[in-house]
Amino acid sequence: MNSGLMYSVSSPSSASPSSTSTATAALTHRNSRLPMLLPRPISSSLRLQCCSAFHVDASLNFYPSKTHAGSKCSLRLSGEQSLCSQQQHDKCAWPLRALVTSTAQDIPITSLIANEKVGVLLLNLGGPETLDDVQPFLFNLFADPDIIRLPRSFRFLQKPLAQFISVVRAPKSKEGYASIGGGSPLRQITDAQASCELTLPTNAEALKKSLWEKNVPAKVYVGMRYWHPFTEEAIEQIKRDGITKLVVLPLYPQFSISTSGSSLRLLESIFREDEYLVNMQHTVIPSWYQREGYITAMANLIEKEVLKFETPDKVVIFFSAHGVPIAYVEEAGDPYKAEMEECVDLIMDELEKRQITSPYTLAYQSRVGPVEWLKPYTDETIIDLGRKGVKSLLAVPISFVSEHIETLEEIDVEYKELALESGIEKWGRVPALGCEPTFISDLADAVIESLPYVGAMAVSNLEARQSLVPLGSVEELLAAYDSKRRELPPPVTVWEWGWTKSAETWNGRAAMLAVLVLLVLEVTTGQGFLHQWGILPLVR
Ligand SMILES: C=CC1=C(C)c2cc3[nH]c(cc4nc(cc5[nH]c(cc1n2)c(C)c5CCC(=O)O)C(CCC(=O)O)=C4C)c(C)c3C=C
Ligand SMILES: [Fe+2]
Repeated sequence: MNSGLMYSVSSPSSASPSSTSTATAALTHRNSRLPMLLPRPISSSLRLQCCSAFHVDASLNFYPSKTHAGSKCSLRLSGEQSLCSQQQHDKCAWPLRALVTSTAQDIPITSLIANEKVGVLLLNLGGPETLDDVQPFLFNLFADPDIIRLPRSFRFLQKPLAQFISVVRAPKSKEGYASIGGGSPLRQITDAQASCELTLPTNAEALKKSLWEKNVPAKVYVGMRYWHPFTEEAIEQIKRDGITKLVVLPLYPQFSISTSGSSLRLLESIFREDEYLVNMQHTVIPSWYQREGYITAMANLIEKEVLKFETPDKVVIFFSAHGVPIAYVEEAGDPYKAEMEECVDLIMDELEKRQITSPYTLAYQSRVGPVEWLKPYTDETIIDLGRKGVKSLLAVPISFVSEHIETLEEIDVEYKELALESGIEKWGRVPALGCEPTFISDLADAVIESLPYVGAMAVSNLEARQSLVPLGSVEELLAAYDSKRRELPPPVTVWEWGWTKSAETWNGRAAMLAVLVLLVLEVTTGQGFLHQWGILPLVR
């Protein structure tokens, strides 16, 4: 952990073994002797992650090469080796990452891909391209059981609930998308990151180009989870193109059940059903926030922006990550928070090497709905920093590599306004990585390094065919995080009047209660809006 200044703001309700809680905003300074308030991500959830990741690593054939964590931790384990000594945990925070168990590394890449058709499948969230797309996009998102985690016995409510929430949320979302030009830029940016063939900015170093430059003539595909081009469409194209070796690369640096996990779960179900895909050699890179190239690229962008301020030492570097409901981390064991904290540490370590000693903090944005999300919240932290006399703030979006509604609207408009109202005078924002050349080149390296470890599902063994990756299982990976899928946690006992986040939370709860009552009425009376829309009865 770097020894710099850090601002930590969170409330006692987020207290947990893995939380960063302190009662109110607290300030420490890089190179000062005051205690650091954000611990290294050695937490109970991380320990769970370590154990499960190790187990899964052995089967998933992920690879640690050329990663920061890989260089810090030179452990190489195989098979059933004992994996979770406390010492190892304390020395290094293990991401979900590769494990090299074979000598495949030594085979030159050119001979590995001779006579092969190599494909790379970039997985991303997707976004509505027009305002008319917003509600159906939201429906797809909320219909995902990895986004709204209903207890198993209530799964039958997933789609009606998704319909209801998407209709209720659409006006607010539409306002946001309208303010950024009428749709999400995500497809265009991801296409640019993927391939030179589409709407690529002429000067962008895109992944496909970078791979070809590195003598790996691969085709790059984009598969979105909730909007076009859907993952299913990308898979169809992959089959049409006769790809024989596929690298699956979620475009989320840190793993979360709600993002990469959801996309991989879907992909696994598609693979399982398809004879061609079952036989196709493939591998998955589940998260890559610790890679040197990514960390360097992030540090480059931050350094450039921080040096634009008159007194860079006084600028608070404000990492803002998309949140997840706290239950994901504390109950389902999502490694997202631990990976995020480690990622921030690695970036700050890199900046410290460059004599950037600005204070920094990490908070979580974009909460939706009636449950408690990861804390500290971005909006509350901004207000608190203003109250503490911070005058310059540099926002760094950290959980996503493209500009999207939450950078262009939430950060650039809402949080900037909030910061200025809170007494912060100078505001800056680090752009998303997009097609930044160091980053794209590092992604290409990640793909190339993964090539020796591709394999096929075991076609002859029906049980082994249950898994996306050879000898292993994404289901298994997710199940390890998901062993205690429970009902959403009880409501927090906070009440505020007016249109506040808390009010939004309570409104959400009231809406959920209302929808449950309506559903019970529908089911018992056989009449109501779901019947009118043809959503019920589920079985005709
Ligand atoms: C790492 C990134 C993301 C995580 C984690 C994540 C979790 C998550 N998101 C929602 C709900 C919504 N997300 C929405 C948009 C959206 N989410 C991400 C990334 C993560 N989500 C991105 C990049 C985007 C924007 C895409 C774009 O169109 O530009 C939306 C829609 C927008 C809105 O109405 O606010 C919702 C809703 C949940 C519930 C969740 C975890 C459970
Ligand atoms: Fe989201």
